[in-house]
Amino acid sequence: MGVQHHSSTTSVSSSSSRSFLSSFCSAALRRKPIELTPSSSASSGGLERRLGVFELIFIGIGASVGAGIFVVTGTVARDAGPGVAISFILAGVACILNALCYAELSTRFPAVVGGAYLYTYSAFNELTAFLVFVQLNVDYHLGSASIARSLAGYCVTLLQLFPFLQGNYPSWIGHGKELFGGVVSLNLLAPVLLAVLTAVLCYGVKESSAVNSLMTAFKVTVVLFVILIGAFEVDVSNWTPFAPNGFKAIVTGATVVFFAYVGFDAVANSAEECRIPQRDLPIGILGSVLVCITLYVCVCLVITGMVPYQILGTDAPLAEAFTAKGLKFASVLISIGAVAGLTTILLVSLYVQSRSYLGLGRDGLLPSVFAKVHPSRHTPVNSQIWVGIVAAILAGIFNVTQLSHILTIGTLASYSVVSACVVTLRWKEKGDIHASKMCISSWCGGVTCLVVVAVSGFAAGACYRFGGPFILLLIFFLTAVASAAALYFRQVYAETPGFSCPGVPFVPIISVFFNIFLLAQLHEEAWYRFVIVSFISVGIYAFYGQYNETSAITDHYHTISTDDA
Ligand SMILES: NC(=[NH2+])NCCC[C@H](N)C(=O)O
Repeated sequence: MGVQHHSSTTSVSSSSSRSFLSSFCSAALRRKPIELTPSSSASSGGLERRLGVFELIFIGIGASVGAGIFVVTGTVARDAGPGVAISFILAGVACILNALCYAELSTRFPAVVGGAYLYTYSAFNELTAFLVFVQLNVDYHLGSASIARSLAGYCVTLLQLFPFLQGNYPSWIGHGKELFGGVVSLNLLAPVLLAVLTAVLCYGVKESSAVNSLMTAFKVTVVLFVILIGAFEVDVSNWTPFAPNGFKAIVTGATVVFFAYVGFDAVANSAEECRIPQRDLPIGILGSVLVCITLYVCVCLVITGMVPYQILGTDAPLAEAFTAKGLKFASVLISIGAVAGLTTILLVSLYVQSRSYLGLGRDGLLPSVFAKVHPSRHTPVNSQIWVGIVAAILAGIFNVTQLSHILTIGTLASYSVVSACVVTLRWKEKGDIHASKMCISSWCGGVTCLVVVAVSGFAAGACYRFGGPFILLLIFFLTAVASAAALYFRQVYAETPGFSCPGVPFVPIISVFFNIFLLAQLHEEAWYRFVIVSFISVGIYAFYGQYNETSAITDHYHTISTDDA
């Protein structure tokens, strides 16, 4: 793809800009071949396969159970009433659709790290994959920093419960100190916590997973405790009226509590560290979502049954409900559970990020330093330290907790793309079997259908947000279903090896629809951030990624090693 040389300067510049554009386009549209058999192993410079099905379920739960259930429940319950349980069921169903798509893709790509980025690279193209990576990781970078700050705040508050620790240090080390008129907000404890977790993650995946499992077990115990002890305090009269503000408040609640389920996708990033990926990854993904749905719905019923929903607090609703019942000890326990919750979410977030950096480093879309795996610890040390440093700088200097409204957009966008991947990867198989001409027309028709689904999802979301008529919502939904039907009659859908998402193309398409519906509910600043980050990433790709993608690294996926577990 070299630049052609001409005698006149104008023609040089016009032809080089044309060749820049054509090289950009052909690079952006490259795809990665699918590799089905687990080929990477510790001895071939890959990660170590040490995780079993329980560790995977714990990673999923570890990444999910946190602020969503410990805090957001209260905010939503004040509006939706006891019907908040229905909100959690609705959001849980939407999440299951996503999880089914993730589960199928995780068994299709059991060999290496990459998750959403890898699926997109194979199903769509290089540029889309790069965009998915950046959007998702902006969420993760800001999210980790923000969780680290909340955690630091909680720790300081908890430490002050011990009399001998009071006053021995300034509380701003965990709560933040505003400087330069609030531009800077200094926090010392957050970077320290990040450094400790980064060290654990660099030390080894088995050790990190043990820490995660232990703390996840603790937070799940706290949640079970809330359910069991709380169940004795339930007064069923508190459940009436069940939906004081009608179904609309319940649906709005569902768009908010979807956040509580975000995290199951972390399991997909363990593909290269899992002993029997094709079997265990789908179990890990679906299992963790099902556990979360059960826990969340029970917590909602118990909490709204314990006290009238109007008096539930918005900061620490679970703890406050127990305090209101005179069970003060329970509220301390719940606060410790929340700390454990935040810690595991942080641990898994840092873990997931390092694995996706590793994937891009290997592919050359990012500098190869990110691809280094420690020879004896078998962890991606450089990527791990990098994500730790980025989070520590953000958490140490800025009050990132104020940015929560611009997060989740990257996660929801990547969930949408991943669901769409299931559709394209299935129809590609028919294209591969038949003539390539058929494949191209089929591809264009299919992409058109997906675009129609995305647009109708957004239109429905906007209509809901701005109070449009229900009939319009229904029309948009039916348009999406009609697109799915068009795809269904146009393509043949082959079953996949391992876990197959049922009801293709309907399930993935409805999943795309709901995700984009949710995207339309996000704060407008989240949209600005989405557009700006997309432009910057296209720029980075145009000047770095497209030239450095290395096919040699792609060969890594084809290395057949004999010593796999
Ligand atoms: N990738 C993310 N955006 N992670 C955030 C996870 C939030 C988690 N579900 C909670 O309720 O606190």
